[in-house]
Amino acid sequence: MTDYNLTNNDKNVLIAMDELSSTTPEELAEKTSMKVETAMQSAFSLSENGLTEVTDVVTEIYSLTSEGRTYAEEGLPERQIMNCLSEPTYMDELKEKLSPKMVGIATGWLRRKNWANIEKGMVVPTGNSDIGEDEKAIANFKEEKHTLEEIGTDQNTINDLIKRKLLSKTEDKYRTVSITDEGRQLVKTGITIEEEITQITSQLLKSGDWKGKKFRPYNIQTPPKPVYGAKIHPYQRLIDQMRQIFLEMGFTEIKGDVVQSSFWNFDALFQPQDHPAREMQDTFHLDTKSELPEKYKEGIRDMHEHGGDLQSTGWGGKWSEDIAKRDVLRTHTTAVTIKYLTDNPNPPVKAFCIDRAYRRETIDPTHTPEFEQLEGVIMDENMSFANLLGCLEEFYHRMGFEDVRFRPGYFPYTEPSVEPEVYIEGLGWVELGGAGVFRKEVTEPLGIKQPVLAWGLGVSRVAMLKLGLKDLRELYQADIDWLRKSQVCQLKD
Ligand SMILES: N[C@@H](Cc1ccccc1)C(=O)O
Repeated sequence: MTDYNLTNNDKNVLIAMDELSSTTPEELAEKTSMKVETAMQSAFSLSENGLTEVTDVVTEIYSLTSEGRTYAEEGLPERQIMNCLSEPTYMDELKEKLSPKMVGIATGWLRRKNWANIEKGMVVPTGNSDIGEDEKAIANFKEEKHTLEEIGTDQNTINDLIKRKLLSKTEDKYRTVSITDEGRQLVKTGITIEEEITQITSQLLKSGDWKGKKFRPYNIQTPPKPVYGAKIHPYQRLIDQMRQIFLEMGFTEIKGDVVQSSFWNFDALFQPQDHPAREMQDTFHLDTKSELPEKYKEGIRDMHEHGGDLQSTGWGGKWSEDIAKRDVLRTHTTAVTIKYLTDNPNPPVKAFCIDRAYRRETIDPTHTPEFEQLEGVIMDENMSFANLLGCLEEFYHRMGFEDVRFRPGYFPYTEPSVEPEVYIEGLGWVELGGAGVFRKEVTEPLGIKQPVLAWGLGVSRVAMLKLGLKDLRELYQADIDWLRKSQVCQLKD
């Protein structure tokens, strides 16, 4: 007979499996009075000897969405329409009977299913409206959740219902252990559980009782409990990495106020006072106001109204001091760099600011009202557009993005303007922010004489790409499991 070299635990598990035949880890643990991990460890080592089998089962489970539930009771919109459509009927009439929304949804499906046509604002039934697989499927939903077999329909119908957002899919994962014929055979031939010493005590040594006994071998296969060291949040780690790159490239880090006057956030950047970005729906406006800098306010006003002394027309109209005074939560960190340049007009200046900005965004997987930007400026004699592209390309290379390109962009304060993009396998070109050379309309009234290269890059986008996230909100959630398992560093292969 093969010598399996089984431990007592293994033997106990095998004997239990002989009775259970096939079971879950929890049931096995209960039966053997072991911990789930210990029982499973034996189950795995038995399976290596062909005595048991451990299988992971994944089942797809479907449930009705709330919309789906409503239709399961009341019928699909196209069915509800068909029920009050004995003859051609005006769409408006139907909208009165059912809701306009319902009619809107239904008409597309009526045509698709060839139940009715729309002719001159009328819904004309074709005479054919047999109950479809999709209707049967949702009507079959008695309980909350069902597998494909339980619903009793085909995968295509299910997929269509998911696309219609009437069903949602989740996966149910579980593990089973079963005994093999070989395992049963072994139990039949008899398994003896020998007493074995698991721990040497002083008692055993003194009494000499250990003599002739079997010692449990030290098992180096036992999986240890994972130990998670304390570490810096992955997002913070990436921010630090970006900061480090700019420091290494010779930049100075600067900080600025979160609350800025519209003057520094918009006007100083030659953003017209009727620019849509300044509207209530895009910007967080505060009740407070700030004094305008005496030294620059007239210059900025002249620039906005008629282009100052430049060969520029400005934006025309009247520039309002009152609008410029209104405080906002900074909508970009460009407010910080422009102020810094104004206070430090002597070249060379190489500064960056990596910090939070605020915009009224509806929260979704790629937008949050608070987000980080990586802002930077270079001011020096003879700085050119090519230097700007070179600098940004260098930054992205150092972040590990190999392919970088620039698409033309538009910002009121830069000319030329570009939007840097990096290439991501599987995603294509991903846009990462804006950059450009500050216009004379910006630099002139602030007393800045040299060309200024400027950029404002998205930080969270980079983090999503680097951390492989599909939803930006994950960056701000304390998902302890994700944090624990996040890698501190990656080894290159
Ligand atoms: N401020 C711009 C980015 C930008 C900064 C500097 C120059 C050009 C563009 C934004 O938030 O999108």
